[in-house]
Amino acid sequence: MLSLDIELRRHAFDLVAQLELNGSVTGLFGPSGSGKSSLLGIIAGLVRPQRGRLVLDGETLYDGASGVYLPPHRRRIGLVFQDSQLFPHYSVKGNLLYGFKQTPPNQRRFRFDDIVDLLGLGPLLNAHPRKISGGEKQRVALGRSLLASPRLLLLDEPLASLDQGLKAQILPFLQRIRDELQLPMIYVSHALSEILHLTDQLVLIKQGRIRAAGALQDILQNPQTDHAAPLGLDNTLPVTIESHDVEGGCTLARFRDLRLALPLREQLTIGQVAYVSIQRGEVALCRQAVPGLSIQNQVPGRIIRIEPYGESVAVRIDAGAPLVAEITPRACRELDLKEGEAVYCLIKTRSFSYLIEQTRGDFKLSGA
Ligand SMILES: Nc1ncnc2c1ncn2[C@@H]1O[C@H](COP(=O)(O)OP(=O)(O)OP(=O)(O)O)[C@@H](O)[C@H]1O
Repeated sequence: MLSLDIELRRHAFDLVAQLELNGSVTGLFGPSGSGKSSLLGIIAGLVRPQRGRLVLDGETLYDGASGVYLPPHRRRIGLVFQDSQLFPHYSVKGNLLYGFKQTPPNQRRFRFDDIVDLLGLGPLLNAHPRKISGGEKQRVALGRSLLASPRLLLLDEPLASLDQGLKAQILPFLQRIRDELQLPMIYVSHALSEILHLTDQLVLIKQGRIRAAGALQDILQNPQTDHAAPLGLDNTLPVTIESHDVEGGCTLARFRDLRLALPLREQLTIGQVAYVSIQRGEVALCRQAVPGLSIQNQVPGRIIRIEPYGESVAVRIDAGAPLVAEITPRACRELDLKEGEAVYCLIKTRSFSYLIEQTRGDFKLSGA
C-alpha cells in the first residue's frame, strides 16, 4: 500500500497530489508535461518535494515535517525508463547480476533463474547490450530491476521507444510479471491502450493535479464529472457486449442507453466490458434519422455545447453517453445547429476501434 500526500513546486510547474494505491497495477495516465515522471521520481526518491509525506507498506519514505528522507537505494523501489539504461560494458548477465548482488540474500524476493526464465533471457545472457534489440534491452532492464527485489516497480513509458511490433512482444512479459510475481506496479504512459493491457485501474493527471483515480469504467461513467474531454478520452466508451451478429458482421453492445453496432469480435464474451473509441471526425450529424442508409449507428441525442475546435467545430452531444462530433463550421451553419436541440449521430460500424485487442496470443495496440 502506497500513501502519498505531496507538494512539489518548480518555477513554472507545481504538482500537488494525494493518492492511496493498493498493491496491484495502477496506470498513471496524462498528457505530456502533466507531472507523471515527476510523481514517479518523488516515489523513487529521485525528486524531493517541498512538502508532504510518502509511506510505502507502513514505512515512511519521506516526511517533510519531521525531515525523514530515505535515499533511493534504501527504498527498494524499481524504476524502468523508456531507454533501458543498461551498463554498456557489462554483458546481459552482468547487468542482471548487478542489482541481485547488491541485495542481501535474506531480502531477495526472486531467484535469478526464475527471472531469466520469466523474461526469456536465457539465450541472451552472454550477449552485450549493444548487440541486442531495443525490445530485448527493455526485457533485460526489467530483469535487472526485478532482481534487485523491489517491493514496488515503477515503469516510466517503458515501451515508448519501441515500434508497434516490439511493444506487442514486451506486453506479454509485463503481464507475466503482473500475474506470476504479484508485484505492485505503477505504469506510466500517455497511451491508454497500452495501460489497458495491464490494468483498468487508473490515476488521471493533468497540469500537476490528480483529476481522477479508480476503475476507468467508473471514471468514464461518472456523470458528475467530465474527465474524458480534458484528457483526450472523448468518445471512449466502456461498452457491455450484448451479442454477436456473425452473419451481419457486427458485435452489438450497450453503454447506458446507447446501443451500438461495432466491428465483429466473436472472442469477446457476452456481458464483458470492452473499451471502444471513435474519432470525433467519424461522427456525422443529421437532423433526422435517415431511412435506407448503410450506416448502422443512428443515435439520437441532444446538443449540449458547440465550441470552436481549430478550423472545425466540436459539437458535444448527450446521446445516452457523451459523444463529440467534429464538423466544419459550414456544416454547423447549414444544419443551423444550436445548443439544446435534438440531433442524430451517424457512426459507421467500422469507425469504432477497440482500445485493446487480443487475438490468438498476438497483441495489437490501437492508436488511442
Ligand atoms: N528537473 C526539472 N526541473 C524543472 N522543471 C522540470 C524538471 N523536470 C520536469 N520539469 C517540468 O515539470 C513539468 C512536469 O514534467 P514531467 O516530466 O513530470 O511530465 P510528464 O507528464 O512525465 O511528461 P512526459 O509525458 O512528456 O514525459 C513539466 O513542465 C516539465 O517541464
